[in-house]
Amino acid sequence: MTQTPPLLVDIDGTLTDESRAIDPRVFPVLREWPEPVVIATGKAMPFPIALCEFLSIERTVVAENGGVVFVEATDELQFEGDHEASLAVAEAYRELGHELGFGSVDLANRWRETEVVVSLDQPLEPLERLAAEYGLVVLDTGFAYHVTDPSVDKGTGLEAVCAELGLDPASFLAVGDSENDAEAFEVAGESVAVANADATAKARADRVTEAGYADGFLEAVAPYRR
Ligand SMILES: O=C(O)COP(=O)(O)O
Ligand SMILES: [Mg+2]
Repeated sequence: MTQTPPLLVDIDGTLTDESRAIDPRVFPVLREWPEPVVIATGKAMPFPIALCEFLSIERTVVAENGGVVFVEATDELQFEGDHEASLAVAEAYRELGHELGFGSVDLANRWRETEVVVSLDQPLEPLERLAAEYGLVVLDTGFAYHVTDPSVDKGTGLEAVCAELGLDPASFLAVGDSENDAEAFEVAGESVAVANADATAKARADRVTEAGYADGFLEAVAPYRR
């Protein structure tokens, strides 16, 4: 049995199926993981916090692709990135006649504090152009376009968590599925892309699982499960 590493895990595409439903088989894995678990996601903070809460695990969260970091153990909440710039991009995008694409209530952006997301059915080219004007980039997670600050990512988020908890990022196993996981893959000592991962994530991971989605996650952690 190899020593179990601390774990950084993505949500969409990694703990879920393709419809974004979490596979319940991951619940005992996360609850019983004997080392720290960091939920690192592009989603806004309430989503990973709720996941931790309902799992009854410590709330150690990287949200908004690194824009928001929360470490319950040290009561630390950090914000990075350029929310003003992302809101300006959203406004200019709307002025061109486009929509963010999540309806008027917009649960995807409602609790977002450092970036903006746009639905994948909206045009990418004008969004990328506007983002570049404001010094931002557009990440395609396979679930949404994220207008985000390129100096902040899940890798910087993991480093921030580790600084709080006195852990070494290189001791982590990171599992994910898309380009927003690539920097965390570099920072973590061991990185695994699930089979459904995009080309960027696959290229930057140490290995790629045979199985996709939550089956891929279960495969990635299997060597460490008793
Ligand atoms: O919200 C997204 O677009 C992707 O979320 P994830 O980082 O948990 O996969
Ligand atoms: Mg993902």
